[in-house]
Amino acid sequence: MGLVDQLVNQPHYTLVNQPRENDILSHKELFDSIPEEYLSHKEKYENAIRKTVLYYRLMQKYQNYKEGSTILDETRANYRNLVSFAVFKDYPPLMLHNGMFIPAIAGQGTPEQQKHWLKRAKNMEILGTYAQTELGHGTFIRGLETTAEYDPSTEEFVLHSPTLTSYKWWPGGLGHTVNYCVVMAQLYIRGRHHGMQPFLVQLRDEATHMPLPGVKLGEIGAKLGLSTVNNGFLAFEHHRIPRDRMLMKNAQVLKDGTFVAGPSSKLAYGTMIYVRVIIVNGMANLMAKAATIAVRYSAVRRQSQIKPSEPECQILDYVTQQHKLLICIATSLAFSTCARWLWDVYTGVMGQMESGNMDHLPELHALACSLKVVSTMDVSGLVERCRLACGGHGFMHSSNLPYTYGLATAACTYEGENTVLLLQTARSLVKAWQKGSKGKPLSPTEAYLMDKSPVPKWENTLDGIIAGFRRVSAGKVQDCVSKIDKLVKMGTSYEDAWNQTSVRLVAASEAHSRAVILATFRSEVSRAAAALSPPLSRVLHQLVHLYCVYWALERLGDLLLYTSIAERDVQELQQQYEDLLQKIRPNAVGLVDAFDLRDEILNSTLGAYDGRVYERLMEEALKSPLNAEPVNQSFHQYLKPFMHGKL
Ligand SMILES: CCCCCCCC(=O)SCCNC(=O)CCNC(=O)[C@H](O)C(C)(C)COP(=O)(O)OP(=O)(O)OC[C@H]1O[C@@H](n2cnc3c(N)ncnc32)[C@H](O)[C@@H]1OP(=O)(O)O
Ligand SMILES: Cc1cc2nc3c(=O)[nH]c(=O)nc-3n(C[C@H](O)[C@H](O)[C@H](O)COP(=O)(O)OP(=O)(O)OC[C@H]3O[C@@H](n4cnc5c(N)ncnc54)[C@H](O)[C@@H]3O)c2cc1C
Repeated sequence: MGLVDQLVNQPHYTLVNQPRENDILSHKELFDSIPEEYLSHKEKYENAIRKTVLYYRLMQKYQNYKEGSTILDETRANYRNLVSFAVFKDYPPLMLHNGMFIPAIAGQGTPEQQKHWLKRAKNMEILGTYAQTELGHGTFIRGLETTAEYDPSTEEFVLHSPTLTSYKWWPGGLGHTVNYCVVMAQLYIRGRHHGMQPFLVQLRDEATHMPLPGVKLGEIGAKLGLSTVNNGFLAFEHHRIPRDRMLMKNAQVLKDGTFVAGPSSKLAYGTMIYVRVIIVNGMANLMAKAATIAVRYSAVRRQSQIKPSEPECQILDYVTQQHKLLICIATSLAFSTCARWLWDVYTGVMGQMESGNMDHLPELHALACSLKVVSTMDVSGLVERCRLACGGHGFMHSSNLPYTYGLATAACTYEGENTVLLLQTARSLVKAWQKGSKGKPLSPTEAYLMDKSPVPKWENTLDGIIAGFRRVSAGKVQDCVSKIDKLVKMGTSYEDAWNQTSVRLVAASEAHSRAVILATFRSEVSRAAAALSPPLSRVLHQLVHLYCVYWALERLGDLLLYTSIAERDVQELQQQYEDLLQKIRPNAVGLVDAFDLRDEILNSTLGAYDGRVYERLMEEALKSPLNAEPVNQSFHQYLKPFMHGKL
């Protein structure tokens, strides 16, 4: 089920731009009379809080929506995600409350802890975030310095930030918004280290919101984007919490200080897998938003002539513009399709783990890492491309493309920096190669690595392209293994050999991700298309075809190295691609309309359904406070004296 289906199935979601009376987006007080660009840093935050309260109150009313009430019902999460675009150009200060705080309790808490804390969190009686990253460490979790020392005499944990670099740094909402958080800290009992564990910690007095004694809080300052997320810092000064505040679904600490290990120390990292899975769908939404804005604008904007004798044409008629933008439509569908598929893999593995079967966790971790990386990398690049494709007006905040870029590019870093996560997937691929070489069975998504059949004749078909990407990935993984083996035989340590091969490992990991995405996009659309009308099925297949040919042309070097593709094939692929652009062009606007994003959600002068771009640009310009008066006071204060030689 793709993004379009999900949206159309929304109980309160209407078809394109026919706002119904009395639905959440009809509440105009949710929106800003003064564009937030003209507010101060502090006003922006205060305004975001105002809107947050309204937004959640209305979400509860319209969808009897208990925050995180059905965490696994990502359709609702999808609706929340989209509607929040309408209210907040940047993410809201409570993004982490439902994005990580609630999932962390659900994934790491015992049934009793879930019963108590999830109820309070879902009802917004308490507000939380997820505090793992520190000033000195983000990637290397085992290097995090915040400690939790168990005191059996009082049955308490003593949380402490021993150094400046141990201050928690970045968690969303931590600065001034939340009063609780899940803190990841190194557990010590009688001097013995028991790894990273999750602790549910109250930070602020529930009545006064004052930081509790031994808790230092603040916000980390202005950022490239997400200006209303209130990312903050947190330090503990020997802060005591009761034993039952360690989330003990996986590992436990008994009253006497006995440590009971969980089935895997990595289960404490489970929230990160969940968020990486969610991020893929979030990227599909951001891509749909940017593509809708840029394609609609490209249908309205007329500039220059294709033939001197003809009037100025729609810029969407330039094939270069189609090359820039049609892949964006296909990319959004590819990632919403893969997100749905990955979500099913995730919920399947979670179900198996509930019954103690951990076998598929490594594959899920590798998949979540690779799809999070490729979706954030591609979408941030393509959102920037949408901005550039809109010329100067794309550079306006009122286009909503700069904000959308900020939201996308942030995801390349948070929830695991992209290079680091690709190396995680590479770790899984190298292990799979070594396992497969010993004749052991591989996981479904990695089994193709052991295809030892001769390289077949290249075919310019979807099957041929997908098979080609698998050959590239398997070839790259094999090259990495050979290089590492060669270095180790020459006396290099495995770790140094790994590091010296890491550029290739990252490339192999990306190639694997592309192979998985192409195959999944194609198979999921084929499955769904069977139930669709022939015209819609044809258009969706054109988008899958465009997506596969686009990436084959983007990765020609790899295909030339690892497959039998020849010059003639490449020429033909290029022609196929240009033919597809021509076929899809007439449906371009209809396709972005089918994303079904109402004007309030697009929040864009360029992307509104009515196409009144110039009027909207002017309306927004006149909202600038500078336009309230014809002569600004600085003329009299500075310019005039300066120009008359008096300054
Ligand atoms: C809506 C929400 C918006 C989100 C806002 C942003 C929120 C955040 O950013 S929260 C903070 C996110 N931070 C991160 O993601 C940190 C990224 N770093 C990591 O995940 C780890 O440090 C990592 C994986 C890079 C390395 O960790 P490390 O302990 O050194 O593991 P490593 O030695 O590489 O691997 C050990 C084993 O653990 C496994 N493993 C590592 N992470 C995981 C995981 N999450 N789940 C399962 N297994 C894992 C590895 O696959 C490996 O298995 P094996 O030994 O069988 O190969
Ligand atoms: C907008 C935003 C919101 C965030 N929200 C939260 C939150 O709510 N809660 C939370 O806990 N954290 C949050 N984070 C923190 C985020 O998870 C970290 O920034 C991220 O994990 C990267 O860690 P770092 O910033 O310390 O970079 P580092 O780990 O210092 O990495 C810096 C660079 O070093 C290189 N590098 C590091 N390690 C390796 C390696 N092993 N191999 C190769 N290269 C490497 C990479 O190029 C990397 O970009 C947020 C970050 C951002 C930007």
